[in-house]
Amino acid sequence: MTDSAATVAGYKAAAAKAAIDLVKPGMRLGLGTGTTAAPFVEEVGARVREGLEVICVPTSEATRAHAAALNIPLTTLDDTPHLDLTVDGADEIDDQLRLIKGGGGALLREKIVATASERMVVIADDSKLSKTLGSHPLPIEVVRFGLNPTMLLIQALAAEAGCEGEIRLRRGEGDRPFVTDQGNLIVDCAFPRIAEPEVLAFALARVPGVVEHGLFLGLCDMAIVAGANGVKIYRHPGA
Ligand SMILES: O=C(CO)[C@H](O)[C@H](O)COP(=O)(O)O
Repeated sequence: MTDSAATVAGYKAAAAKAAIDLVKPGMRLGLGTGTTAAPFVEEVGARVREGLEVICVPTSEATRAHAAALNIPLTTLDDTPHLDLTVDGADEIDDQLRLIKGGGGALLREKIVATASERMVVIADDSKLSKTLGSHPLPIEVVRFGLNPTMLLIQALAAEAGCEGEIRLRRGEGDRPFVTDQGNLIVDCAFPRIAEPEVLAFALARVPGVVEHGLFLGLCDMAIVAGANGVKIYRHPGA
């Protein structure tokens, strides 16, 4: 039986609440994007109201607006290039803490912010756990120029990397394509099984029209995952 939307929202809130304990005074924080990151932003806002001093870099315009409305002090990576901790959601998490991200279309900024952070912690409900990545379509951010040949190259490289599945341009409002904060497009690749994420990531990085992809490999140090049996912590073996 799948959990109701309200139950899943409760799990997301529980994971966000658990993550706030990692936030210490004076930290430089990356704030993630999505429906799990949003309650974490709320938690940070509540602590800031109580006097906690932190400075934050949002991973999207949506998170920037949310954090600004809560009076969370914001900065940019240009002014603050090194962050202590980023807390973000994920679309899928495997047992090596490899991730698929970008369901909300913010993968490029999310990857830049996570890479600038000493630690990246993912918060999620337990439906995001997966043995083999591929339950969620892999978002790939591409430039508009040459979209069709870029998609053909992605399809060919994915097949070489042992993936099977379809790719399609993500639709936004009406029939218009979804446009990222950087003005690019998102191609969703429904690969039911990504046998070797590192091989696919390497292949995708070689496609000229690809700006970034949603495979986050070796970036996540810890996952805080909530479900019917409470909150569980998963740590990367190297963390
Ligand atoms: O990568 C993301 C946005 O680009 C999100 O973190 C991911 O899509 C998970 O979203 P949600 O917490 O709403 O399920």
